[in-house]
Amino acid sequence: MVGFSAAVIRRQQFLLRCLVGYNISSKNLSYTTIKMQSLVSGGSPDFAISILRSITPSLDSSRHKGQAGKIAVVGGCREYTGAPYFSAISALKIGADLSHVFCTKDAAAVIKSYSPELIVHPILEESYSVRDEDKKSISAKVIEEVDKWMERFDCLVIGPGLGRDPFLLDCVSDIMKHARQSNVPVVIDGDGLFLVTNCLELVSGYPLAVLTPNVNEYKRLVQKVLQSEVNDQNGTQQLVSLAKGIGGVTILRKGGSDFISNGDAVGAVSAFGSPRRCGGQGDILSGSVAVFISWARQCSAKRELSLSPTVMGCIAGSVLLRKAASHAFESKGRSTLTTDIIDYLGRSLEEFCPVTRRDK
Ligand SMILES: NC(=O)C1=CN([C@@H]2O[C@H](COP(=O)(O)OP(=O)(O)OC[C@H]3O[C@@H](n4cnc5c(N)ncnc54)[C@H](O)[C@@H]3O)[C@@H](O)[C@H]2O)[C@@H](O)CC1
Ligand SMILES: Nc1ncnc2c1ncn2[C@@H]1O[C@H](COP(=O)(O)OP(=O)(O)OP(=O)(O)O)[C@@H](O)[C@H]1O
Ligand SMILES: [Mg+2]
Repeated sequence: MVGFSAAVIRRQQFLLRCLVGYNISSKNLSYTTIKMQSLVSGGSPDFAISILRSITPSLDSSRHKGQAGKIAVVGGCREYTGAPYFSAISALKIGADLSHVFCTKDAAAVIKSYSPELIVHPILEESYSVRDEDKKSISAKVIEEVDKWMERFDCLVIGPGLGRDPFLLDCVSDIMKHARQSNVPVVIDGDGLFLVTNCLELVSGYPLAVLTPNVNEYKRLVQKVLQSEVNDQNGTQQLVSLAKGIGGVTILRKGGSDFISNGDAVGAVSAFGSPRRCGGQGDILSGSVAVFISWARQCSAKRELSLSPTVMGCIAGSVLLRKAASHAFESKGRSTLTTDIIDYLGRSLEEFCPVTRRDK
């Protein structure tokens, strides 16, 4: 690993020397910003892959179950059972040891039937199934159930297929507050972003929060936080301002290129990908980012990292999803579906980071 890190640093130093004449869009961008932007963007996937490699643990017979990551997805309701499944199963396929789903009762049996690998907790309730006088006791029970597990999780994914029921979202707000008190990282996606956009204090100033908005979710965030419209002419600087405006959370803005910023560093992952836009690819991304954040945090406990664990987790999750999507598209073309992309997560990670490597 030491050898590898040295190689990354040498490459960073080389690229920094090449910065003379580099055309950056804003004079206000910091040193870190310049460094990351030059390294991650520009079409070459090398830097993103090197980040992924630097945080992916080796498979070592001395490790016990749980050390490679315990992830929980909070999502899944009557309408949506695919999204939490995609997110949770992707976490396992990449290498997490355990993947939990906290969802509503109607969603639980369906999600369990997709996979025996997932640990599914049918604890959330929507307004239609709860009498007003029972709401207080039910929300106390929900948080009690989640709290039993909270300390064991390395990262929570909040929102895939959660729905927008007001009572359910109140309970999820409580879960987010408890996660924050316990210093557990949170990846907020889908309807979790609907909740957070209307209640920014849930994540504002929390450095372990990651938001992964798609085009609509990003638009709503920009309108709420910056009181303006999305401006793609100055997209990088607007993303930096947005992340700063929410107190330095990390934002992964999904699109043709995935742009990532924590209000300081900013970068883009534009390699690989597929022209198919079937629903569920963002869900794969949320589960992947959660795993890589937990691995990056494990690394940061042992050595200094060049970027924050949340930023590294976003870069690694993005490049892996895009690689798997490109493989799936090569194979399935127009009929590519999210499940096809999930099937390629393992092979893509193996190509970037073979299990036989002996660098740790
Ligand atoms: N199989 C499933 O269960 C899936 C469930 N999903 C869940 O569905 C819920 C809503 O997510 P959405 O992504 O639809 O929410 P959005 O707020 O992004 O989308 C709402 C509306 O905008 C449209 N839209 C989406 N992307 C667009 C784009 N690029 N340009 C223009 N219009 C666009 C959609 O068709 C929809 O009508 C979330 O909980 C999400 O996690 C999705 O993750 C997709 C898969
Ligand atoms: N126009 C595009 N070209 C290439 N890749 C894209 C494009 N748009 C999105 N992607 C890729 O697909 C991933 C998912 O982004 P997308 O915008 O589909 O999320 P989403 O709408 O939240 O998905 P979901 O259907 O799971 O909710 C992104 O991380 C990005 O890598
Ligand atoms: Mg989504």
